[in-house]
Amino acid sequence: MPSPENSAPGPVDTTPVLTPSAAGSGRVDALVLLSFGGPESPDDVMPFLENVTRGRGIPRERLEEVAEHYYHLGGKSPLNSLNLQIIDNLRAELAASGRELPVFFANRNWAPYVEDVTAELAEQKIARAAVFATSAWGGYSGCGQYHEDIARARAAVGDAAPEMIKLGQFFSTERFISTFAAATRTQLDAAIEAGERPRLVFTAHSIPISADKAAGPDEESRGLYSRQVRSAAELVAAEAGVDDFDLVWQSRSGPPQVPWLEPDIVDHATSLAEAGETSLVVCPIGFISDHVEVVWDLDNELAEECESLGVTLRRAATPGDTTEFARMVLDLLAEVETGESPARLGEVPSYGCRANGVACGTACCALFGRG
Ligand SMILES: CC1=C(CCC(=O)O)c2cc3nc(cc4[nH]c(cc5[nH]c(cc1n2)c(C)c5CCC(=O)O)c(CCC(=O)O)c4C)C(CCC(=O)O)=C3C
Ligand SMILES: [Fe+2]
Repeated sequence: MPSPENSAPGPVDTTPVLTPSAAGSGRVDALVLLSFGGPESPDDVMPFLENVTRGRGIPRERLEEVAEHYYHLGGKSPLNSLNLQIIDNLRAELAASGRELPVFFANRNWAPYVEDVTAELAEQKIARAAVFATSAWGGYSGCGQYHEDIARARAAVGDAAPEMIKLGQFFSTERFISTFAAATRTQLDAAIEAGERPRLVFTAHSIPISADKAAGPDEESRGLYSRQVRSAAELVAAEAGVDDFDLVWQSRSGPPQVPWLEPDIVDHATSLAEAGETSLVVCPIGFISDHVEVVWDLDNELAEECESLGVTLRRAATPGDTTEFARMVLDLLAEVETGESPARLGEVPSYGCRANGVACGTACCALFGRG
């Protein structure tokens, strides 16, 4: 069987592993959820995609193809409402703990733009804001680019800009892992109840191999993104009670001659079917909520392919809209405010907790993003 990665999980180490320069740096006056942004209507789709891909060398055909995915979903990305749901949950958890902390919504590629929200923070005389970026991972797309967003927004606002501290990467927090593990177990149980023998497959967003090689703040930490994804998959599998699984990638873009992380999930499903598998449980470990990569690339494209292959597909729920997820965000906030870190599992470190958009390492974000 073609099996890109079948390692059994090693012993779980619960020592907190973080090197945040901003940990324990005191109370903040606001929390900002900073995300990717998505179109709200069909007219937004092309301007949004132009924002996303400015200067990135994404072929026109790929853009048109991605635009079609958004049009199929009514021209509206599910992402903004999903993020607003996370914010609602955060407000509820803050209220329950008696903490009065305003929560703001900001995006890189669509309104409310992070530049405008930062101006709003300044207007409201907020001196220190914590920024929760909605990606669990290190590397340029998941982390470094959010640092760039913060730096750009603060520069646009000038001297009145608040101090802005990005919360740490969270792929290995106990709450993140256990929420995904429970969702995965639910699908495995459904398959077993239906008399199937499910194969567990983890999937995350592909990135260029050159970007993965550049990810990590120093020489020893390179390949950070794929190592973090692999570690999270191992941890979720272990907690779900599975010791044999695959890790694959999805949603690649860029020119075809540029190598990205492989295999692709659709190709992998085909190979599994050829090898006699008839039941797949897919855990979308790379994504916190049901945005386009999940509802289109998995629930639609992959589902169609599986149907034609005669393979039963079950997809685990993403954790974003759960109370546990909101609690995890508040754990990350506590890490900044008091220095007390949430439990983190496995052995691959989290970085990314820094003030004012200063990247953790010089090379981590540079190679892919800037040249
Ligand atoms: C690692 C990773 C995550 C996961 C971590 C995280 O969550 O951040 C992620 C999330 C997302 N990616 C998203 C959308 C897009 N990503 C694109 C392009 C790209 N993604 C990349 C990587 C990632 N992307 C890369 C290396 C590119 C190539 C060009 C570039 O470096 O920019 C493009 C351009 C068209 C295309 O080429 O596909 C779009 C429209 C949305 C919103 C979906 C919605 O609307 O629901 C979300 C949450
Ligand atoms: Fe993306």
